[in-house]
Amino acid sequence: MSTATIGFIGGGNMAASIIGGLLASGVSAANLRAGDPNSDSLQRLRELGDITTSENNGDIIPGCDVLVLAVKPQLMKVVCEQIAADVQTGKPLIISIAAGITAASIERWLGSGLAIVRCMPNTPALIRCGATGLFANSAVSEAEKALAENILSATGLALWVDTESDLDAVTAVSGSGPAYFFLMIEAIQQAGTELGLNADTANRLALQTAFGASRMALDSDVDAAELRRRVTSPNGTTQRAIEIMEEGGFRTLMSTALRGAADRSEELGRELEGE
Ligand SMILES: NC(=O)C1=CN([C@@H]2O[C@H](COP(=O)(O)OP(=O)(O)OC[C@H]3O[C@@H](n4cnc5c(N)ncnc54)[C@H](O)[C@@H]3O)[C@@H](O)[C@H]2O)C=CC1
Ligand SMILES: O=C(O)[C@@H]1CCC=N1
Repeated sequence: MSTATIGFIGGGNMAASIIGGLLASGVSAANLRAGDPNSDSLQRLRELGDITTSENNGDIIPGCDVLVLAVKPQLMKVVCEQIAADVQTGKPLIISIAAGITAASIERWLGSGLAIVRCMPNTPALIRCGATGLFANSAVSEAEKALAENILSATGLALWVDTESDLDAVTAVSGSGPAYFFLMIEAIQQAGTELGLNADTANRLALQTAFGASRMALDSDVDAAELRRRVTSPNGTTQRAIEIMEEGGFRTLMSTALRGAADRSEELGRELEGE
């Protein structure tokens, strides 16, 4: 368990998910801090645990071993430039969770010589079921890599990727991924009610089925395709449904959608680097 002092710049949805996961893993609230001008965001974080918060980023940076940059990509430049002097004084390990923003841009805005880990987590971090891809710039030491991995793995799976551009694919697969599964749950719930189930029954069946399928696939020795085949009786109900999904272009749609997400991640980096 990490005993590093970890500060968050930006205390919105994703920071709350990581902080919630860290607290649930046993990290002490005394080691967690957050800066955010929005008092509602900070209040929400304090409801997770008795962490130190400030509406002024500069208050929380001194003494931090790690600084997690958790503001929207469009705000990264201005926020980095605001905190650059404090960061250069303390030289904490920088962990950025911003979609698309490259380590080179962050280094340009914060000043050179900083150890920067870029990562792409996801919101199930809150319940320690997150999935994170990580990439380190060349200034990150082995000890700092271990520290970053230790922090993110407290919130779930944490995997290093080979190249920085792999983070665009990670964003498409797992960063945005929870939304795809939530959409699928919504669609199944709606279809269940159209078939005559009451909304509560449709909701509970859809949620438990999503949970059961995921848990079973995680625990299984065989892949998802084989598990699907085991549900699919010849000429039965599942076969009919799967054929309709395949004929409707389900796989192409997913492939195109994830390509769109990855392209948008790359585009965000390019759009915002020159600002
Ligand atoms: N929401 C998600 O599922 C994921 C988000 N991300 C990344 O996490 C970052 C944050 O996203 P969310 O948490 O969803 O956004 P959010 O809008 O929920 O949170 C951003 C927070 O930044 C605060 N903020 C605004 N100006 C600030 C400033 N000058 N200093 C400090 N804080 C400031 C806002 O008040 C807000 O609380 C983004 O860069 C996004 O790409 C990464 C993975 C997943
Ligand atoms: O939608 C977004 O841009 C962020 C990054 C991954 C999930 N949410």
